Amino acid sequence: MIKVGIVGGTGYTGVELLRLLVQHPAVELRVITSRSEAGRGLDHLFPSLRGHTDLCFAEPDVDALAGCDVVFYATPNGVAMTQVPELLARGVRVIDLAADFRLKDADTWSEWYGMAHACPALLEDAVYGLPEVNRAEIASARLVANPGCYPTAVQLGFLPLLEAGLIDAGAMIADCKSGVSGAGRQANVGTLLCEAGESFKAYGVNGHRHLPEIRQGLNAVSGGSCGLTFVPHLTPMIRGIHATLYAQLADDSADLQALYEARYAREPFVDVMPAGWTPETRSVRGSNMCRMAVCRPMSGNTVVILSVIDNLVKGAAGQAVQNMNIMFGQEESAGLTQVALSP
Ligand SMILES: NC(=O)C1=CN([C@@H]2O[C@H](COP(=O)(O)OP(=O)(O)OC[C@H]3O[C@@H](n4cnc5c(N)ncnc54)[C@H](OP(=O)(O)O)[C@@H]3O)[C@@H](O)[C@H]2O)C=CC1
Ligand SMILES: CC(=O)N[C@@H](CCC(=O)OP(=O)(O)O)C(=O)O
Repeated sequence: MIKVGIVGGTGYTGVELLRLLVQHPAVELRVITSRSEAGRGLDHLFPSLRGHTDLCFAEPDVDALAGCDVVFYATPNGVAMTQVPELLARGVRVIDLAADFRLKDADTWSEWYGMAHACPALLEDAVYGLPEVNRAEIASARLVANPGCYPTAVQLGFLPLLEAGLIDAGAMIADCKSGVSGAGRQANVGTLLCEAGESFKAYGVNGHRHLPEIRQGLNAVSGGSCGLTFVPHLTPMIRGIHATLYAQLADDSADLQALYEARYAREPFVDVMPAGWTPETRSVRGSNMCRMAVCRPMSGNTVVILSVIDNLVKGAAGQAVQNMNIMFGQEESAGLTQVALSP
């Protein structure tokens, strides 16, 4: 059994990890931390876990976490980087759901995250945990930087076009909408029902911290310097990301439907819909699937990709479990076979 620790077990991604891992056939949950709930049973806070675990929340103590094979950090940005070097030195593998190890350049990281990086030397070692791109490196990684939710939906959507060199990589557009759980569970006026309900707005238009992460990933695939306009929006649903992606075709002779189907044919968590279909966020709610469609309106020169994920699953906890499965030689879909909730 894989002995697992979770730092930040009371947040939205933390409880999503718990939901998936209590049903995982090869996992033994060892340590689940919360500073505010230490000593209370997990099922007191989350009755949905009743009957699945007798564990209590514990303080985040590195000695206790060091007894695990793998530790997931489901904490705010800037927390994991203070503990990860010691855990790695003690032979524990780490999957960070936050952004601490996603960017390769420490100065760029500091610029976007507003703090100095505590262990910049580890940025090069960390493997970016997008299995559809980095599966082989993830298998042997000690430290996996789990991608952000928007970056997952956007990169998976653009990937086939960039790999095939079919679009003008200098002028891509990602128009993205997220449910409110993307902002986390901590109190915040902007996510109150009366503030976020019955309304729809863009934010971070002049620059969002996921922009350098997405650009880094797209540049690695295209081998060049990609130009991307990324505009996130907050939409009054709880879970889900809908990314509408636009690019101009540099070569309009390719069969785009066939290209997407071939690229993702062997991917367990990417579903390319038949031509003419459109994905909706509820078709992935609670599941680890990225569902997408490729369109070419009026057979013109603009290609439109629609890519949807559940931000808490393929955008966070599900992808983290997928990475753990790859790292520990498990079936990649172990514990991740849930069908989306409907309605
Ligand atoms: N929500 C989403 O859709 C996504 C989130 N992410 C990233 O995942 C991470 C977690 O997100 P989310 O679950 O939404 O966050 P939440 O705010 O919902 O939860 C944060 C958790 O971290 C714990 N925590 C906070 N500060 C510390 C600290 N200094 N030391 C140890 N534990 C701490 C909290 O518990 P306590 O205070 O009791 O210790 C809580 O359990 C973030 O970095 C986020 O950016 C990534 C992709 C998607
Ligand atoms: C709706 C909402 O607020 N979403 C979050 C993104 C969540 C996420 O993926 O965050 P990390 O990159 O920090 O892991 C945001 O825009 O900041």
